[in-house]
Amino acid sequence: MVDYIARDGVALLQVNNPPVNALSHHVRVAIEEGLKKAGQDPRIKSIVISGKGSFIAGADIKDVSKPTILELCDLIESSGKPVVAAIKGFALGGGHEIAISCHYRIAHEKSKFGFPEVDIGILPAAGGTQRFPRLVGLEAALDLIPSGRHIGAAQAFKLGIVDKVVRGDAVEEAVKFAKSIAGEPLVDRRTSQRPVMGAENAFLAAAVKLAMKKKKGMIAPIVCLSVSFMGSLLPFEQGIQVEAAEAVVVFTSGQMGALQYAFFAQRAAPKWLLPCGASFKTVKGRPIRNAAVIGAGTMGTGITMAMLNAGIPVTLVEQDRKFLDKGVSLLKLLYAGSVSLRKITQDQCDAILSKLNTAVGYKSLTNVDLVIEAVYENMALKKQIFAELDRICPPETFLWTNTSALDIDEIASATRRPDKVLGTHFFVPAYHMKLLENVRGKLTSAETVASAQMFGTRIGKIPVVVGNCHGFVGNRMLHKYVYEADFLIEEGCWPEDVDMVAENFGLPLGPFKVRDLSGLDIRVRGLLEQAKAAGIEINPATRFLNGERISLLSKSLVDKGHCGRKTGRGFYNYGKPGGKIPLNDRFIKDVIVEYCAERGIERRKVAYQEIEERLFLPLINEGFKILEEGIASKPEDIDTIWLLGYAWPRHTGGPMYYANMVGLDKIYNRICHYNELHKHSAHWQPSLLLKKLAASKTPMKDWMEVAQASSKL
Ligand SMILES: CCC/C=C/C(=O)SCCNC(=O)CCNC(=O)[C@H](O)C(C)(C)COP(=O)([O-])OP(=O)([O-])OC[C@H]1O[C@@H](n2cnc3c(N)ncnc32)[C@H](O)[C@@H]1OP(=O)([O-])[O-]
Repeated sequence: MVDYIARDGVALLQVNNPPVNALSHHVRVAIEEGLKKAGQDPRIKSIVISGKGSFIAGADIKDVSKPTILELCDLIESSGKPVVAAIKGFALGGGHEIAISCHYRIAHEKSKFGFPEVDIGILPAAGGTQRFPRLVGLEAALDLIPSGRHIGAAQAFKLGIVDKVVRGDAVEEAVKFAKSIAGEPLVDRRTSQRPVMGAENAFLAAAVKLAMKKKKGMIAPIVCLSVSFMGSLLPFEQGIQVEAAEAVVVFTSGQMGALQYAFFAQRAAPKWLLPCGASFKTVKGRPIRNAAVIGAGTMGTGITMAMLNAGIPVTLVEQDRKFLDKGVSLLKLLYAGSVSLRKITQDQCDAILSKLNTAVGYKSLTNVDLVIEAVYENMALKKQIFAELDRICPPETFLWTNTSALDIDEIASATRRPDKVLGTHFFVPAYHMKLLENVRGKLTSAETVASAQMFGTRIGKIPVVVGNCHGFVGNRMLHKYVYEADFLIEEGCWPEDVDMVAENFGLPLGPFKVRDLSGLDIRVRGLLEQAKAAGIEINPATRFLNGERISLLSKSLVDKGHCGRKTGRGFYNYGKPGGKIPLNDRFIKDVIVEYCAERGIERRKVAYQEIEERLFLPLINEGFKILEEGIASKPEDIDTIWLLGYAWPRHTGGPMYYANMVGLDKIYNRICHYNELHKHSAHWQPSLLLKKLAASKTPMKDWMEVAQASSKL
């Protein structure tokens, strides 16, 4: 676990604990033994700590509750022989704390430093909250500790974290350096003995404000701030006591479990398993050498950028030169923005754009591995495109569709290769959002699924395989939340009441602010299309569609020209078209009151708890139905989709984890309660799986066994 190599008076302790050299209990013990051995050996004059491959990515997350890294850090710092950290790859969390306890740090130019502890609900409680401000000053510490941000070697050097940045082998350089400083005094190299530079109140207020915005609802960042600040006013030993006391607060808050679950869920979600038994372990994907995207609108250009950024040559295709040129201009504008923000250099931008081709019509697509169609949501149009692509593209070309809800099997039926057809549901903006829902149809082959997952990872996404149903996983659950939000308004809430509850729960924006942003007319169009498909003519009095309660409140607003931010008014008043600040509006309230009066709906005061339950319980109930039907193969997939695609508050783990945390019996009983009251909303009919899990008190890790056993009955 830790190799001990003695050479020319230097003891090299090299951590060897793949995949990320996490500080498991065994590693900590081995480092301690190595330090003691080197300390006692008179031939050893100095020590180097490094990691095989990378440095150390932190504590073993499954083992963080035993913080003996603190003792290790003290042992390193108090060593009578100089200790040098040789850093390649990542020095994160406990690894970073080990590094700053060493007397010197030599880092490779590509190494990264950070305290990601806050993102898994804990503190750098191995003395990090006390040593780091003493090393870099309070202002930088109050920025880096609560943000969890990684920084590169160059910035680490500027801040004084690193003593030397090297291009070559950091370990060799560190060994050479360690030899050169043998016997030198270490007093001023012990970080804990330094005073904190710039201990000023002003930094604290600004940092708290920023943390509350960026890490909304999370306890650890705020605790980190107060502990680091308090420690800066105290001697180091007392600061350590404050750190230890406050660490208990975060360890027992419940957020630690949720955030660590989210960390592992995100890594488990790309590991797919199909009902036929094929999985990421048994089937290999085909790499994508080049691709085409059909449609140069917002989605098409975004998907094109995601592929170009990963070095995949793309042909962007439109039927009309005018639309194509518009899409390419948008794409170039976005890259120019990245250059001016210094996210990429002009040379990098040129290299990326050199991989972009354009075409009018599909004729040139005779040599592509993959086509992703990204035209607007219209089944007839998509089928027509797929039929044509099927004729033109080689038989082995994958044909994938970017849709957020449409039936993948029906699209595939337009081709002679349904096994190669799959849905790639990207989220807006597609070049930025991490989530990719890969939707398998009835006939999609395991090789296609494997290729789509491999492709997703290559373009920097977290790809999650889901089954085919209306809205797939994310939007299917979202629809229930959106319905209930509307019903709450009909029954007596104002938009701001509902938004406040959703935002207090941890979502960045409530459902009505989101609707104003995306446009009310889009939802109304969807509703009207649904009605048309069901052969129903909507009139002002309509309250049911296919036996289900619906709300036409959005339609009433759209009919009055309230389409959201773009028209300056939606559920809120924005002052002007394109305005950004939502203001409550008497006129909108009058529209709501009139709408209810016309339909004989009696408005009432709706309690906070009811708003919260009616927003989130239907969505959770739908999640259990999704598991029951095999649309998702594990709860981690659903939670990852909601964390990454819908900004679900991470410190509650995701909707499935949250349900488990609250207690499935409680969740089930409340759903039954609302089901009694709202018989005309199928989303309140409790999931059978939820009922079984609640009754059996099955732990979350075993839910799928119950789901699979039930599906076999
Ligand atoms: C009082 C205590 C004070 C100190 C606290 C701490 O240090 S808290 C810790 C502070 N540190 C952090 O929070 C750092 C967390 N880690 C990271 O941010 C990233 O892993 C990375 C940037 C190091 C590498 O990214 P990458 O994309 O190259 O790789 P990847 O992310 O896919 O991971 C590969 C595999 O390693 C696994 N695994 C990873 N880390 C840990 C861990 N600490 N533990 C256990 N396991 C870990 C991961 O699950 C995956 O397993 P799988 O699925 O293959 O079975």
